[in-house]
Amino acid sequence: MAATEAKKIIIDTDPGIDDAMAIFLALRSPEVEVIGLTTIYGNVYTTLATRNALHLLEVAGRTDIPVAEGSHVTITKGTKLRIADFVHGADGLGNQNFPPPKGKPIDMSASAFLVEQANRYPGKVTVVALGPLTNIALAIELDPSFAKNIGQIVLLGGAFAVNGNVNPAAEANIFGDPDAADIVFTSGADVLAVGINVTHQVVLTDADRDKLASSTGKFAQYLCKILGVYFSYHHDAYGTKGVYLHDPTAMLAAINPSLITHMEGAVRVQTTGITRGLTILYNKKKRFAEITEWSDQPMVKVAVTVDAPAVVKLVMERLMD
Ligand SMILES: O=c1[nH]cnc2c1ncn2[C@@H]1O[C@H](CO)[C@@H](O)[C@H]1O
Repeated sequence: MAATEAKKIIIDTDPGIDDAMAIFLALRSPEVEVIGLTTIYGNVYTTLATRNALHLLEVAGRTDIPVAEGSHVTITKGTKLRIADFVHGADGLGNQNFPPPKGKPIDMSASAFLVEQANRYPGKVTVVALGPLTNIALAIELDPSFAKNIGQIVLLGGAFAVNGNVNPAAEANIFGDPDAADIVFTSGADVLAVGINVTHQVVLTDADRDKLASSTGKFAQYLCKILGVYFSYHHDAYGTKGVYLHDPTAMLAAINPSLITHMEGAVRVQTTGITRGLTILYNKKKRFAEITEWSDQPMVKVAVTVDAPAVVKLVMERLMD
């Protein structure tokens, strides 16, 4: 038994191949207790995200964990969503067409569930947000004390001082709902953003995948079935001999913060124009002559370096076990 109490986490997710890895990783990590999954659009539409979340919990034998379905539209009620099926396959899980899950989501929205859990365990729950931030922003709107009651929000999102992956300005999760992201960054909650400036340093190589495939572990076997589409996409789009471990890196940063270093500052998100989804950190080192949109905003943490070999090692060990 772990010496200290396991950290309670809720995974807000749009599964997604790297989401599947991150969810399994969390379930295999004694440092955390997964108390729920909430679903969101991004890699797939929300309805399919819910189906995939239920399916992944069935694969893991963890149907005791509740799934709460999240928003089908952006915080501004936008319905023109950008869905990354070209990264994950039409089913979000590598075009494997798994049978539908037996389970059902709970009779509560994702944002209501987030608020309920934050109130039940004030300061004790970490949300690991792996998709666009609509549900988290809705929770902040639903309950003005959510930002204070939630322990931490660790989010996979942003491209800090590097190009995005949707276009040169924007990373996919922030681009998915920039207005929601700006609400989260300026909410006053304890936020740690793990952006692609960090996750692009963490690569699972073709050789690592072969090693995973040779494992008899249930999770490794399952992941090797679905990883093909994700690898093909990376080979074509980036010319890398491996895939970026976005969601697993954010998950491990939540589990063990010493795997990353971070800066602190105020983050604002561009919500319009050609740089929609751009994330800009102001490090508060210079006092500007004018009041800016960053001036009185709360400090958040932004990951800047990562111990990539340690992250890959943990991913391999825990998924092969
Ligand atoms: O090129 C891409 N376009 C859109 N989404 C992507 C791309 N690469 C990865 N992701 C997905 O978006 C999140 C990271 O930004 C990850 O969840 C990843 O699965």
